[in-house]
Amino acid sequence: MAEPRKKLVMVGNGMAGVRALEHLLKLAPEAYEITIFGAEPHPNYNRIMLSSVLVGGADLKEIVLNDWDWYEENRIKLHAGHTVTRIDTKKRKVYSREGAEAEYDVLLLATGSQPFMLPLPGADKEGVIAFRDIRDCEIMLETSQTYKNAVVIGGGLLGLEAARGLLHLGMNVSVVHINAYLMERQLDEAASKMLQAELERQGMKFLLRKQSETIYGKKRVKGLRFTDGTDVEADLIVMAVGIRPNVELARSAGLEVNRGIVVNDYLETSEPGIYAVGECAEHRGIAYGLVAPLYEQGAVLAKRLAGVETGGYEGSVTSTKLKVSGVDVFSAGRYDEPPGTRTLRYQDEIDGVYKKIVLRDDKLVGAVLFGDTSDGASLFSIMKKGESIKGREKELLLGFSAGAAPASPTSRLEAMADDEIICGCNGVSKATIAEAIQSKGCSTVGEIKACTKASGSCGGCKPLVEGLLKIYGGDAVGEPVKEGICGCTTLSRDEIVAEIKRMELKNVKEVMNVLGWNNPEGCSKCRPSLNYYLGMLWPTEYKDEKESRFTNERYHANIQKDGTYSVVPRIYGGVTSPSELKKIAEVAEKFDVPMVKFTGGQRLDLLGVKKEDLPKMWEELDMPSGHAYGKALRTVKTCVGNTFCRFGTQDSIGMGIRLEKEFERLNTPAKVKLAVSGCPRNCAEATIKDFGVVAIDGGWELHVGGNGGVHVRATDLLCVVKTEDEVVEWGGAFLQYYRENAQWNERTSVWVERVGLDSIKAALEQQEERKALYGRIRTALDHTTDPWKQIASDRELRKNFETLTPEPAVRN
Ligand SMILES: Cc1cc2nc3c(=O)[nH]c(=O)nc-3n(C[C@H](O)[C@H](O)[C@H](O)COP(=O)(O)OP(=O)(O)OC[C@H]3O[C@@H](n4cnc5c(N)ncnc54)[C@H](O)[C@@H]3O)c2cc1C
Ligand SMILES: NC(=O)c1ccc[n+]([C@@H]2O[C@H](COP(=O)([O-])OP(=O)(O)OC[C@H]3O[C@@H](n4cnc5c(N)ncnc54)[C@H](O)[C@@H]3O)[C@@H](O)[C@H]2O)c1
Ligand code: SF4
Ligand code: FES
Repeated sequence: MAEPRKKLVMVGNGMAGVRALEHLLKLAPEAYEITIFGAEPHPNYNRIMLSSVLVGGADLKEIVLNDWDWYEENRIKLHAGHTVTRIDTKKRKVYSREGAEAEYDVLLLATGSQPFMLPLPGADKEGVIAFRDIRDCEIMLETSQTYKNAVVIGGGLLGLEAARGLLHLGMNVSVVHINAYLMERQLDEAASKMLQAELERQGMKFLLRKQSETIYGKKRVKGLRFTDGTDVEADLIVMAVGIRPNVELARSAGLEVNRGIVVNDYLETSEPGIYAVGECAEHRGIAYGLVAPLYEQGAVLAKRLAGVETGGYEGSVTSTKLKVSGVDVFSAGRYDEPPGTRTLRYQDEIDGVYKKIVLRDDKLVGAVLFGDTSDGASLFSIMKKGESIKGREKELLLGFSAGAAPASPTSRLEAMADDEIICGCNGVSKATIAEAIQSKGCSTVGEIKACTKASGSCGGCKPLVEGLLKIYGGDAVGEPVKEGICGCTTLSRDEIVAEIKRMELKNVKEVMNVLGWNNPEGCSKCRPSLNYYLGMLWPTEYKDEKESRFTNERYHANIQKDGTYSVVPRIYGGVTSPSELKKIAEVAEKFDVPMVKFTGGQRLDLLGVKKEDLPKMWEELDMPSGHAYGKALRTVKTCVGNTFCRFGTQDSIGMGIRLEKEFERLNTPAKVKLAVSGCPRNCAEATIKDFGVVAIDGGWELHVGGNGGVHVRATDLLCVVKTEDEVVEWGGAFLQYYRENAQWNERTSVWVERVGLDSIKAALEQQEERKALYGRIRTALDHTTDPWKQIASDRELRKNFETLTPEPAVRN
């Protein structure tokens, strides 16, 4: 006769507990008679997706993980809407507030956490909520229909996701944060500031270093007052200041409780027969607040309950990704720099990319990525394996080996080891997904999700899963997934440009609507690229969309690591005069500029300028912008040439100044640097520039596609010409051909390699084509203005420079 099934009661019907039961049902489907008590009146749903519901990415109905039928099919008795208030450990019984009771042989506590509500006077007013469950989400959706001002307290993951949702719902959103910078538990100051700048661009306001004191209003909240006497109006306050494990039930039953319910490596509590899993459990001193470790716990617990051998749960290394569209942020392990560690950083303010890896004894112990998080999964995998990365540090930091071009997302995926984790939430490896596609016939992301769970939680790994589908799908799985310019579209750069031309699309929003963007807001990759393509295609009529540009280009100055800016006036050919130098010195003194420095491109950089001082300084300098901040013509470096140098064969200074005056203010796919040398000794280093000119006897050599940055590349010789006019015409035609054919953010060095020098030569060698290209670059140039002059003389534009939010503190 079969053994009678043991009674298993679970308290809490949330993500961690139900996942553990799913494992158990696979391992030992007949072992237990299961009863679940869940305080919420819903079946198990994906709490993580509440953030997506707010931004319209999912419907509340769509986030259910296990519907009512699942409970029936698995013969689970569910008491939905029942809160268990008492455990009798002697009688082995639990009792709910609503009057139900159940006996158990095994009791599983999976009660999760509750949001911490600041005990402020007025916190009980209508309109003060947390962001934890479906009800909170519904209140936000309803409130946004009638009220305008939302305040989110807490600038952590949850607060920012709530704030982004409320912004999407049309509310004015202010985030109140106690710290000087956002997400201080996951990010360092540099990444945090870049995050803040991007969120401000999206419309969020920040009140940093603010201590909340009182919530005021009559029945409903009207505002929030701070200890410094200031206040902010609010029709809705969302508290997102952390969570506390739900331990009261366990405590009252006499279980050992610390911050969470204390468990051993087998998830056993201090009371025999009672287990705890999920956010309510504390293992080796840690109560986790992310699903990945909770699912790992669940897998171990299921084995234990099924009588399958397990080595136990040993704790988890965690990683996080902020789920805010258009903002890529990844953090794993040590983001701070504790003693005994070594840190490597890469920061590109122009493209809004920041990468940091933290090493201890040649092992990766932490990573922070902003702007480009495509290497997050690989870094996390390496970190978890604990392998030595000696000699590979630079490659891991930059995402590609030195000297090589950055790999495409597909080749990165191909290069990943089979055991690398693709879906961090569910611990699904590349090999498991490959097997699902190749052996189990999965041909869509949905089928892979059903088969492996990958992409079923936060959804952050979906692009990787799509990529694997493309790699392993081959012909067997219908249409391969196309790689678009970013996650918002499957269209390539060429397809987009062709469609803009064909349909005469004239603004960023229109392009996204007409071409069916899957994210209506776009992201930090597609918005600036569309802005560039539109400006390139319609030079006479397109109005540049400032909001689609990065901070540096919006403020026409480079933001520095401490939040100040740098000012680089244009000094044609690097040639200045005593009176110009005096003027620069006077302005530097007047505005207390902490540092004046020569740049590598022969210009003067005024560093440490406050944002609000920028327009006044530009006005007083009365010099054109050096465009040192943008995807534009930067500098034309020159040597002294035959004017002073005894080796010089030509006037390199005159040639350089002419080129700079000809092409200044030009928007290009990526930054463009020029140089002119007066003889083949090449003192101006023209052969590592985008367009380099080297004088030879009786003429000029024109070189293209050089780069002296991360990937050093010497130029290719384009041609030799005789006159200065020809230099200008060929230079203009080359730059316009590059403008019209390169991808946004693609340097000439990468573009020349991609399309091949021969194709560029073939186009430019036809005189008619060359002259037409030069004509088009002139048209584009005729419609440019100097941004500094424009802002200095326009009161409305100047307003953008008044600081609204306090700048974060400068770290020593
Ligand atoms: C908006 C939001 C976004 C998030 N995004 C992410 C993310 O991107 N990535 C990530 O890893 N994590 C994210 N999290 C965290 C993640 O959702 C939690 O870590 C996870 O849900 C915890 O699972 P759990 O089962 O331990 O607790 P829960 O999912 O909270 O489930 C516990 C359940 O137990 C019930 N309960 C409590 N006490 C009792 C009782 N006495 N009787 C009966 N029922 C009871 C509760 O009502 C609740 O339904 C997010 C959380 C939120 C709120
Ligand atoms: N994308 C994700 O992975 C994701 C998204 C949402 C939530 N979650 C998880 O949900 C849980 C809750 O998230 P959370 O952001 O509330 O927790 P958190 O503890 O990570 O962050 C809370 C933030 O509130 C700030 N804070 C504390 N007291 C404050 C005060 N009085 N005024 C203003 N700010 C104050 C803290 O400085 C901190 O940055 C966490 O476990 C988190 O990991 C994860
Ligand atoms: S490149 Fe030739 S001309 Fe120019 S400074 Fe050097 S040696 Fe003189
Ligand atoms: S990483 Fe969150 S669902 Fe895959």
